[in-house]
Amino acid sequence: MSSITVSCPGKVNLFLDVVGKRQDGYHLIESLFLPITDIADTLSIKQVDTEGISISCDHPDVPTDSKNLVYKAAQAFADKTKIEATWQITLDKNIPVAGGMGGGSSNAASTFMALNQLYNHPLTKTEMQQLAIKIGADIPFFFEKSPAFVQGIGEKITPVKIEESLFILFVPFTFPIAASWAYKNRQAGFSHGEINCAEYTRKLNANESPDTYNDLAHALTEKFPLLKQTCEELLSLGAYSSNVSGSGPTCFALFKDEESLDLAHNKLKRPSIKAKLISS
Ligand SMILES: C[C@@](CO)(OP(=O)(O)O)[C@H](O)COP(=O)(O)OP(=O)(O)OC[C@H]1O[C@@H](n2ccc(N)nc2=O)[C@H](O)[C@@H]1O
Ligand SMILES: Nc1ncnc2c1ncn2[C@@H]1O[C@H](COP(=O)(O)OP(=O)(O)O)[C@@H](O)[C@H]1O
Repeated sequence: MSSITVSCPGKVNLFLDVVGKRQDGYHLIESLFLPITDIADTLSIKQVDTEGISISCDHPDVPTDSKNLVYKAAQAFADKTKIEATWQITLDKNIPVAGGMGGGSSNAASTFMALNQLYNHPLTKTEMQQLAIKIGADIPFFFEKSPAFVQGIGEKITPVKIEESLFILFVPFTFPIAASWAYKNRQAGFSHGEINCAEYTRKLNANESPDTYNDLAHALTEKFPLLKQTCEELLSLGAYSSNVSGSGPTCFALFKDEESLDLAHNKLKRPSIKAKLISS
C-alpha cells in the first residue's frame, strides 16, 4: 500500500478580462494566472484495503462527500483508467475557501497528478486536463504550475515567462463568494480583448508596474464595499496596484520590492499573507 503527499498552490489573476459568453452560459476569459506557492494546501492520498473514496479535511466549510472537487477528480481518474478507487484522502487547507484563489481547483489538479504518479502514469497531462475542465474551469491551469495566459473558459493555456520578481500581499476574508454570482452580476458587455498579454508581460518584465485588472471587480466591490476599502488601503500603504482576486473576496496588492511589501504587511490592520514570485 503506497501513499503520496503533494502541495497545491493557490493562484491569482493579474488581469481577468471577460471577452464573451458561450451558449452554455460559461464566460470566455483572457487572464494572466500566477501560481502562488507561498499559499498552498497539502493533499495526501493513501491506498487502503476498502473500496471507495473517503475524504477528511481540516476546514469546516469544505464538503467531504462527492461535492468535493478532489472526490470528483479521483472518481474521474478511476472511471477513465478503470482502476478501482480505494483511496483515503486528507486535505489540509490554507488557501482561503471560496476566496477567488482557486483552492478547490488546485486540489483537484493535484489529485489527478498524484493518482497518475501512484499508478505509474496511465494518463497523459492532456487527457487529465480534458477530464478536469468538465469538473471546473480553473483546474487545467494547475497542471502547469507556472505563470500562464489562460483563454477559453480556462482550457487554453499558454506559458508566460515572468523575469522580474513579484511581491504580493493577499488579504483574505472568511465570507465566501461563488464564481457563478460574480459572473452573473458582472457589468454588461464584453471587452474586445483590450489587454494584450505580450505587452502586459513586457511591462512586468521591464519593471514598469502595469496595473492589475479584474472585469468582475466592479460587481464585487458594489456588493461588498469592504473590498473597495481594502484595495484603497493597500494602495495607501504603498502598493502600485491592488485588486480583487478572481471572483473574490480575497484582495491582493503588488509592491515594487520586498521592503515595501514588508512595510505594508506590518502596517495593515487586517490579517494578510505575504507571497513572493521570485524569478529564476
Ligand atoms: C473566476 C475564476 C477566475 O480564475 O476563478 P475563481 O475566482 O473562482 O477562483 C474562474 O473563471 C472560475 O473558475 P471555477 O471556479 O473553476 O469555475 P467553475 O466551477 O467551472 O464554474 C462555476 C460557475 O462559474 C461560472 N463561470 C465559471 C468559469 C467561466 N469561465 N465562466 C463562468 O461563467 C459559471 O456560472 C459556472 O457555473
Ligand atoms: N477541495 C476543495 N477545497 C475548497 N473548496 C471546495 C473543495 N471542493 C469543493 N469545494 C467547494 O467549492 C467552492 C469553491 O471553492 P474554492 O475552490 O476554494 O474557491 P474559488 O472557486 O473561489 O477559487 C466552495 O464553496 C467549496 O464549498
